[in-house]
Amino acid sequence: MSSSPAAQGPLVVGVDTSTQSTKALVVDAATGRVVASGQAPHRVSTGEARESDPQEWWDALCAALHHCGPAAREASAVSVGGQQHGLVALGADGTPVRPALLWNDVRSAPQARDLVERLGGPKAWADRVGSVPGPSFTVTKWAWLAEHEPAAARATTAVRLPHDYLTERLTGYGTTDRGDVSGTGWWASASETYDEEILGMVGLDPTLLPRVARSGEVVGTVRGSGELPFSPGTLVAPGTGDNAAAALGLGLLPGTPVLSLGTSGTVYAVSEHRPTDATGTVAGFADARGAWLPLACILNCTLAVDKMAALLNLDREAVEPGGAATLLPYLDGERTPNLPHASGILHGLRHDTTAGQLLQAAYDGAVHSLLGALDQVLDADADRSSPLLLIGGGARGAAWQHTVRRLSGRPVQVPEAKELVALGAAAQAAGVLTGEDPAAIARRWGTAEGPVLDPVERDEATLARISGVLSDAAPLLVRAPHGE
Ligand SMILES: Nc1ncnc2c1ncn2[C@@H]1O[C@H](COP(=O)(O)OP(=O)(O)O)[C@@H](O)[C@H]1O
Ligand SMILES: O=C(CO)[C@@H](O)[C@H](O)COP(=O)(O)O
Repeated sequence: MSSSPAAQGPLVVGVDTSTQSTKALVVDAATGRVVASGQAPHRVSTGEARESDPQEWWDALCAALHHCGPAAREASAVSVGGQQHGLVALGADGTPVRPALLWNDVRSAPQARDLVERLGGPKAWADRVGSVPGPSFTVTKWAWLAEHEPAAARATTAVRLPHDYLTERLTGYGTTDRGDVSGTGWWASASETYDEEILGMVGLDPTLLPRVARSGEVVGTVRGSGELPFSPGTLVAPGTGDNAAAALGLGLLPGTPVLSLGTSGTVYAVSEHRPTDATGTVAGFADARGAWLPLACILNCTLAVDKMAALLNLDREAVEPGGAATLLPYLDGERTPNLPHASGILHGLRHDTTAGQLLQAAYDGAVHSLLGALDQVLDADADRSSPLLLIGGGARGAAWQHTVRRLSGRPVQVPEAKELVALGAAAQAAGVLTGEDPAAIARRWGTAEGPVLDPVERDEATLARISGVLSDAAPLLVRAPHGE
């Protein structure tokens, strides 16, 4: 029986609490070697709402850490990366007053439109906050809660993001970080402070918000609750949003584009320049260090493709080329393009269309939206021919890889490391031990290394066909289907 080599450095734990599950890695801080890992799922409501019970995130964190075995107990530091934007409203006893409203819950679309108008339009928001808030942003969710469930809003004594909630349960202190707070809509990226005028517009008392920790800060130590397999004194790093954590985990340098295929699909790059896209396509997030993370996000990515595969009774890899079917896979409404009320649309069916071609059309529809935003995400300094880094659960799939190559015409690099959000959190935890920049630690660990797939000729005909259907279907896409 072989035993794994002893760790060369202290052990650290990186956590990824994403939409569908929580994953934990115990990592050797000296080498980046994953010593142990664990994962546990959580539930998301179906139907119109997308909500989760934060207690399930905590239970999943405990379960994932227990799956890691004794290694977790040896860890010297821990950090949590989490799904962005979710509204966690806590009452006086520290428990949620209701389930969390998640990033992909589009019920606050009317509040988003209203807020954009009240502050003076998209440009006013982009200049001040860096983003034009759509229904994913926390500020619109709070406005929705205040309007639809005023008693819950009144009972709220603390407002947190998902990673803040878990970090606070670890330490007992209410903290957030620059990366995740930049997705709330109430943090002014121009001044890097909470925006009291915007908070006033939605009636949210700033004292309910967590302190924004500095990069590299120790925000506390793990409290001894007995539920977690940590030793007393384990340090807690600030944590961050999951995309900012993956940027750390890749050791991303400015200008290198990342395409992430998970529950959400995202495309982003680190930039030295503060983003201010008034079209609303690019969210002007901060990264977890001191730079920026312009990002575009789609709501319908791997789950929409997997749903189409299930409906067609196909394996997700059973795609076929050819045909002229176009599928706009907006099963959850969509964020990019900004069509929160849209549903999926299929066009171009013929007698000879095959099930495999329909499945390919679902992949094409998702990747078309991400690549359409790529040029807007990249700033003037970016190298437009460098490989796209492909990450997230979908990056393991041959059909996803080939679709991205075919529709981008660019080389694609697939890092061998699987859990880049958790690795980024681990690098942040290592950084609080050594004082190093977490991205530099991840580069030393070699987390972005992996095969580079050669470019193939860009399939301009498919891109043009999808753009054509998108524009022709506009009247159908701005409203929910009849009968809903
Ligand atoms: N081998 C694979 N090939 C293609 N897709 C995969 C594969 N493994 C997982 N996936 C997809 O990845 C998704 C989960 O991605 P992940 O990045 O872990 O999600 P999350 O955004 O919740 O962190 C699943 O919905 C599944 O469709
Ligand atoms: O809303 C965004 C980014 O703005 C999403 O990327 C969420 O952060 C959810 O992430 P996953 O669960 O897909 O990792």
